[in-house]
Amino acid sequence: MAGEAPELSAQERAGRAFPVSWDQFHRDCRALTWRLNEVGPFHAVIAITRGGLVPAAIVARELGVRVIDTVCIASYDHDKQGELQVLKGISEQAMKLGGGTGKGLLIVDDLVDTGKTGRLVREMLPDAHFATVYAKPKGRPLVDTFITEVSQDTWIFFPWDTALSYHPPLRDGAA
Ligand SMILES: O=P(O)(O)OC[C@H]1O[C@H](OP(=O)(O)OP(=O)(O)O)[C@H](O)[C@@H]1O
Ligand SMILES: Nc1nc2[nH]cnc2c(=O)[nH]1
Ligand SMILES: [Mg+2]
Repeated sequence: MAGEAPELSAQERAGRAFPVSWDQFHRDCRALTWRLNEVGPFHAVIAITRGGLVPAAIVARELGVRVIDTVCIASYDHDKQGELQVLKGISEQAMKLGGGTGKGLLIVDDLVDTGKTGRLVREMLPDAHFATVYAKPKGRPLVDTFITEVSQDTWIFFPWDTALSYHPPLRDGAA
């Protein structure tokens, strides 16, 4: 409708940008693994797709875990969060490894923001260990182990979502 302010996306509301390079992400995943190594061993890693796939691969490699399962959840359409949809649940085999409650399983995601995604997976596996690379304050209480906290008004840009591009000089008005 005319005169109505357009709805801001989560990214626009965030205001601050936190771009992460592949190098930085790899280092942060390794740092996460150092912490997880003291908590394990784990029977399997459960990646929350899609963002959890990359850290799950790195963490599983470092921990020597070869059983990796996915729980496929869609919520953000680029940067607007809608209803959570479980597109694929945890496999029966992984459930069995976790004794039905997730004991000895490691859930991995790239980040927690509002915590909605993490909460849903925790409900599926209440006794699993939940690790993320980054955490925002609202989601932080849900996570057992994470590496870097960023403010709630920060939007994290991952290397798989971004590309190098020209940036105009500051004197020409670049932010
Ligand atoms: O704590 P929340 O507010 O629920 O947000 C965190 C979730 O949002 C992102 O996933 P997204 O839904 O964008 O899907 P993707 O992993 O496929 O990119 C991120 O990878 C987390 O899974
Ligand atoms: N890429 C990205 N996805 C998100 N989903 C929820 N919060 C974020 C964020 O800060 N960055
Ligand atoms: Mg995700």
